[in-house]
Amino acid sequence: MDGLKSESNPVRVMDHFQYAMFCLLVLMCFGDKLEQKQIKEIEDIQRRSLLGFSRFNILNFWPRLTKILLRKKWEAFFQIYKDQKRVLIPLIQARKKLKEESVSKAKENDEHYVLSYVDTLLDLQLPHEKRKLNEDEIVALSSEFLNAGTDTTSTALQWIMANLVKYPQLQEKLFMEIKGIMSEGEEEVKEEELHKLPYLKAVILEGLRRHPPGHFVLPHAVTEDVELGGYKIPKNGTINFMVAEMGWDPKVWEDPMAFKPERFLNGNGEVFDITGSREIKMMPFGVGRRICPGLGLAMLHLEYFVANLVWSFEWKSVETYQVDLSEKQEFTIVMKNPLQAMISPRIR
Ligand code: HEM
Repeated sequence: MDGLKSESNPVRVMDHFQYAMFCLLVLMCFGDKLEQKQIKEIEDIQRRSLLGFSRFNILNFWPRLTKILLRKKWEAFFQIYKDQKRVLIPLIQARKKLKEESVSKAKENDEHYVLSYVDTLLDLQLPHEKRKLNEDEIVALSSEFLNAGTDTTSTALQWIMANLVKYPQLQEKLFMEIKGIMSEGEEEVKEEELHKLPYLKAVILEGLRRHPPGHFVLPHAVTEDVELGGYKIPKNGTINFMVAEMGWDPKVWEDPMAFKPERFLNGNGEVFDITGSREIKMMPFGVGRRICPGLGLAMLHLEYFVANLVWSFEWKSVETYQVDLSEKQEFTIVMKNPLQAMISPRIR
């Protein structure tokens, strides 16, 4: 958090959020605290693959034809894939070696071995094909893990912190809630304490309702001909869902464009069901069979980061910059004018 101290200058926080989230996911993925240079190298190749998401989409159609007509595009695509393997395979192999050594050592010494995502992929046995994942598949899944979890969570974090800067009374209310559960001199809000903070949870949910990082889910296809709202949708037709509009529907949400975390505090202690298994009022993570598999992790990261950022620092708006909630489409829906804030350590 050191990089965030602003003393007297405003800080543009998004790059810090993104980097922190990326380092955390790299650690979870490969189980190793890597050097900054190595993290930057992975970040660079991951960014290139993410930017290729829409650029190379056309290669999904008529590959035989595009291999001739779009030869350069195919070359650029394979180059990124090659670079990705060059960077990620040594990390996967290093983990494989360490895992074998540590597991035998742990057995001897009865030590506790902490699993990384790659460890679980190395262990995985495909039940139907009766085989393990190959190296290319582990590269693809690790890459998906890093890409799917970084921009989404850091974008959500930026929107939430922007609202806490714009509305200092909400920040104060959250700070007081955290203060109520912290002991004298305690510096970190621990993961185990987060469940005692209902207002924190409400702030996160309101952030995801008002500013869902994705305004659509991934494309889905219908499995049979259906009729919906008077429209015929043929089998295999691609469909999507208006995620943002659902969360802003005035028939469901009172004063939907206002940022009011209180709407999630219903007084009966019941936790809002974000998976939509009972009813769907909003779906920032999608719902059903294809719901985001990182939902639990994302909620934990958001709660942990927001709690600690507010507990450790006071966030104030900058005189020359008004928090502007206009949106811009990138990989996710980001702030058009990224958040800047005066950030000072809270003196305890
Ligand atoms: C605030 C943070 C996040 C949001 C808002 C979010 C949202 C979503 C959404 C809307 C989908 C598409 C669901 C659908 O198609 O129905 C999705 C898919 C996915 N998410 Fe997340 N996500 C977040 C964080 C994460 C994290 C932390 C990870 C893992 C590290 C992750 C991994 C994935 C993966 C692998 C998929 C693809 C699942 C599939 O193809 O069926 N996400 N996410």
